[in-house]
Amino acid sequence: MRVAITGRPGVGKTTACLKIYERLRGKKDIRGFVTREVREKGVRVGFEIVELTTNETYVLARKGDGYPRVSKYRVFVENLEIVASRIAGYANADLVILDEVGPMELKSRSFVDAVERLLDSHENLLLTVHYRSTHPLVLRIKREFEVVELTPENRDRVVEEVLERLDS
Ligand SMILES: Nc1ncnc2c1ncn2[C@@H]1O[C@H](COP(=O)(O)OP(=O)(O)OP(=O)(O)O)[C@@H](O)[C@H]1O
Repeated sequence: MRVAITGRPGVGKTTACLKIYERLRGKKDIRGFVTREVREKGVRVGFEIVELTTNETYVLARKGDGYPRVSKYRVFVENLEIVASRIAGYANADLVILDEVGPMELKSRSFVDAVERLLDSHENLLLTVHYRSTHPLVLRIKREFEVVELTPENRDRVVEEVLERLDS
């Protein structure tokens, strides 16, 4: 199964990945990570990456100065190097969930290389990809994967369909 979930910001991609993970953990060996917002006093100040099985958390981006940048955020490529080395260790998992392959993550060559190697070697992958990205890796994923656009109307059904596909 190779599914790429896309959809507008905030539609529920991360939530869908977490629901799938929660339903399968303990039954299958699921590896991967999700990306979530960091808020302070209700205001978004950045993003962090959380590894599913370990809960290890890495700062992906923070508002403020520095390079590389994506809009008003500084991206911590050094943390993406660590995430890339984690991805390299997912080879034997039953399912790998990567949320997300997006513009911030794609600033890291190591991250891109790690995802490419995963695509070359692993059959059961659930990825989320940025809506409008034209990065070659995202274009490859959109070409090779079944792409599902998540909406408020289909987001609960998509979770069930992915779970059914993994059982069969
Ligand atoms: N199925 C759902 N039912 C109810 N609320 C939901 C559902 N899915 C997501 N939400 C809510 O919508 C908000 C955004 O969800 P989420 O972070 O999963 O979206 P996202 O598509 O991953 O966002 P981003 O584009 O920032 O990655 C959250 O507050 C979440 O609780």
